[in-house]
Amino acid sequence: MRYLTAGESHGKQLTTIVEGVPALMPLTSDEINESLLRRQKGHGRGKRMQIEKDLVDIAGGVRHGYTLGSPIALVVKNDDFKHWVDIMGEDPIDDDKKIRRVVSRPRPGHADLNGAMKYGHRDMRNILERSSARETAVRVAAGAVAKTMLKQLGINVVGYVNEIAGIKAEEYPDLSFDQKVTISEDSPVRCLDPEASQKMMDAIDQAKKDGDSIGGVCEVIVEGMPAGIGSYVHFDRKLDARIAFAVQSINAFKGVEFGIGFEAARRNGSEVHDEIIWSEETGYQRRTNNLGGFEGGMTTGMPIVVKGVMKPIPTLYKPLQSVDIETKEPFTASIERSDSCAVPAAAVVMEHVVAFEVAKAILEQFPHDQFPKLKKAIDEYREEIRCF
Ligand SMILES: Cc1cc2nc3c(=O)[nH]c(=O)nc-3n(C[C@H](O)[C@H](O)[C@H](O)COP(=O)(O)O)c2cc1C
Ligand SMILES: C=C(O[C@@H]1CC(C(=O)O)=C[C@@H](OP(=O)(O)O)[C@H]1O)C(=O)O
Repeated sequence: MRYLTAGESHGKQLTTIVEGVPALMPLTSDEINESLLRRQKGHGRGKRMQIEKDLVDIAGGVRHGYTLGSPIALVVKNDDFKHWVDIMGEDPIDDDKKIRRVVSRPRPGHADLNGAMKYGHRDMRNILERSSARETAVRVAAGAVAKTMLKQLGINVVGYVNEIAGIKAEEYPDLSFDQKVTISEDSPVRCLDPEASQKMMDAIDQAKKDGDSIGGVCEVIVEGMPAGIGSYVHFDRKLDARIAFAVQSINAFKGVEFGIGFEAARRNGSEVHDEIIWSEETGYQRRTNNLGGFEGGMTTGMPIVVKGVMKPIPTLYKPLQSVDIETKEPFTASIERSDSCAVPAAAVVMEHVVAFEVAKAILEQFPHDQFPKLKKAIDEYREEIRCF
């Protein structure tokens, strides 16, 4: 299973083609739209999210509520395009108009300057349009297909926020998976700790007032994974490595950790490794889950627990020094419409990119063209594992 995306932030639409989804899997736009709407929510987003109402158009690969086994084409329109037709239209425009609209002031922290140098564009709009996290709308759409598949295989994925601007949520080990889903949905910052939620919102408001931006940490949990998904035999078949790649590839993400993550460097082995236990009913289990559900690039059967850190949004109302690439003069103001914090939205993106990698690994291990056969194969494998 794989996907590609196309489209610019203020262009007509974003498109993704998801290939390799088995035939005969129930899929409707409702599941995808639910994910898209969740991504749009969250305290701290800018004016753009008031313009957009992301809804998917399934343009291929699904008929009468079932996948066909052919590529699934998903389209999300940019409602903002109507305000950008002159700037983003594909027809050539005269030089006079072009010059007045050229973006020549790169924002520190965004892709503007490096992208312009790489592709030889003097107008950095040609960079920012595609480097924009608007693209994550269709990454979420593709991930929603994966999530729908996983759910029908008894595997559930949820993402929430652990930290914003240094304010950390209390850990709630006793919350069930469903409680995590419900509580994070109710929180305007997608956090499980109501007290921390309020403080996070205040910090976002303060950053906005100061013309600044803030980042944070998101966590994704995958429950219901059988042991042994992924492989140790080659570097690019390690599922934890693939998940790390997917998370790191989200705009503004600067690091990934599994389980206790970097804390492992400060503990002895006896305080890190998850002891193995066995019972007739459940088969093998672990006393703890410090390693976040992975050993040797394969799942252990414990929940996958992965965190990703998002840096603060680069576009700032508060001046940061940069250089105009036409005049080479320094300037200290970059006034583009922007989010002040997108960590809650990023948690939804992370949930979906992780879901995609997990679904992809499952399909590699149990290659089936027909979804009911895949489901049967997974059920048989679970039983084999339980009795191992
Ligand atoms: C959901 C989401 C929303 C974002 N919104 C903005 C934004 O409004 N303004 C901005 O400058 N960057 C925003 N970013 C971050 C930039 O897209 C990102 O910093 C940029 O593409 C450069 O890539 P890098 O930070 O991964 O190096 C957002 C990121 C995400 C995940
Ligand atoms: C459009 C989305 O996020 C955008 C990501 C983004 C960036 O630079 O990454 C910049 C902003 O876009 P604009 O300049 O149009 O206000 C965000 O709104 C979205 O998440 O759907």
